[in-house]
Amino acid sequence: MNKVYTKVTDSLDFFEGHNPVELAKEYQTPLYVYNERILRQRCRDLKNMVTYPKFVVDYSAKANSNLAFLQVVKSEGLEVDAMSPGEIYVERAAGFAPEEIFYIGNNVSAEEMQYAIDAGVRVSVDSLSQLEQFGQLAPGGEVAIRFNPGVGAGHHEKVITAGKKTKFGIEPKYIPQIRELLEKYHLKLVGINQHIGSLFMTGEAFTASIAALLEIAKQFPELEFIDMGGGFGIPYKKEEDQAPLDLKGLGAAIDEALWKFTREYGREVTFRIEPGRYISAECSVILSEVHSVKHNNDKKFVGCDCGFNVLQRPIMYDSYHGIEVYRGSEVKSEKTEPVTVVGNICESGDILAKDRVLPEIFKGDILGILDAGAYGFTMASNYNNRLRPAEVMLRENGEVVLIREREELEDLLRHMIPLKNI
Ligand SMILES: Cc1ncc(COP(=O)(O)O)c(C=O)c1O
Ligand SMILES: N[C@@H](CCCC[NH3+])C(=O)O
Repeated sequence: MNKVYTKVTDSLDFFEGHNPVELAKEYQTPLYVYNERILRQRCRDLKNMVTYPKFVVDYSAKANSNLAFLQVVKSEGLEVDAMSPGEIYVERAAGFAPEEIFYIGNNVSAEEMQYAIDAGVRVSVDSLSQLEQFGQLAPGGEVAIRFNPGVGAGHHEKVITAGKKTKFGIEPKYIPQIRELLEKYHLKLVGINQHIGSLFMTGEAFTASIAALLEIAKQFPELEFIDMGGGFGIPYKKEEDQAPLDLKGLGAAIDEALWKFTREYGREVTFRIEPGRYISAECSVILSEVHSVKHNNDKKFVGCDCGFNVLQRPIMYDSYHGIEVYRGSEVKSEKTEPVTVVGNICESGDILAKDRVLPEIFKGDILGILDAGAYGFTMASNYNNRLRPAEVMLRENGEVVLIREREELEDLLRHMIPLKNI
């Protein structure tokens, strides 16, 4: 029998009738909990955002590459991008065919590029030297090129991947050199791609970048696909009523551009997008137990077991994640107060929320850290020799299934080789 729990705050109907306090007890904390229904819905939202028929959504697996998660994405008819041989490997294990995988590497070694070529996936290069490397490895082959359209966007300068200050993409002024290399190695340019950065909440930069990319596309009459990139944002500040991205409006604007381009180009190419966050962020909540409540210099600190080894976004980008409080005990309080929620890592920057007004929190409460499905587990680490957490999925059929085991102490020694003579 589910013990009744107090949803001390309630901004999200996420747990599908399951009790987060019971989930935390059964699977222990910290715990990534995924909601399959929301994941499927986000996939469908994007698939249906334009009327243009040859439109493919490549889920960007760097946001979340859990095997079961990818299986759901595959079953929704999406394809995927990949950033490394490791992502290709897991995507193949999740059932994606080679032609459904687009390898968009950056500063890739010859060995890694060979891995992608041997795997039969589409490959994009984003510098002249990488194009030359591809030509040497696969003369006569098919390749795609990532351009820098000159317009970037993102929630933090660290995640803006186009424009003047980035290492990504090739500037269009190098098109003559590109042509020389294509000719030298008898390569066919089958696609061009871009990605302007992660998390935009309005479409201006994205549509401007598409206009720039389409101008580049017109210079290559034999393209099979044009990939417009990802970056679609989600509202992390839901309790402040932050508006979601207007996907319909953005879809309509893109649609118009795609149809216009098709008329001018003279045939339909496949248009792709490669969103990660939009699909994965809102379908996960991290459950974390509060192990300590204390005052330091009149500041109240709530100490939980979700350190930045579990969720790196706050320390890395000062990112905001909503926090809910669930309580299994009888403790009652109507009070709210500003608190600083911290993890258990040995750094003062290990802060999940600074001076956040939350309901009074007690030791033993369970925190729900919202919108954690994108760049959550994929950026988790073993810092301080902490174990990376378990992941469970709330299935649409009501089941709760474990989709990744919590690491064990032995995992920490797995790849270490002790000295023999000491
Ligand atoms: C090349 C590339 N494609 C797609 C993405 C996905 O971005 P987002 O999760 O913001 O949609 C990224 C990450 O910024 C990326 O670097
Ligand atoms: N990791 C970043 C997004 C970067 C996406 C990869 N290019 C974040 O959490 O917001």
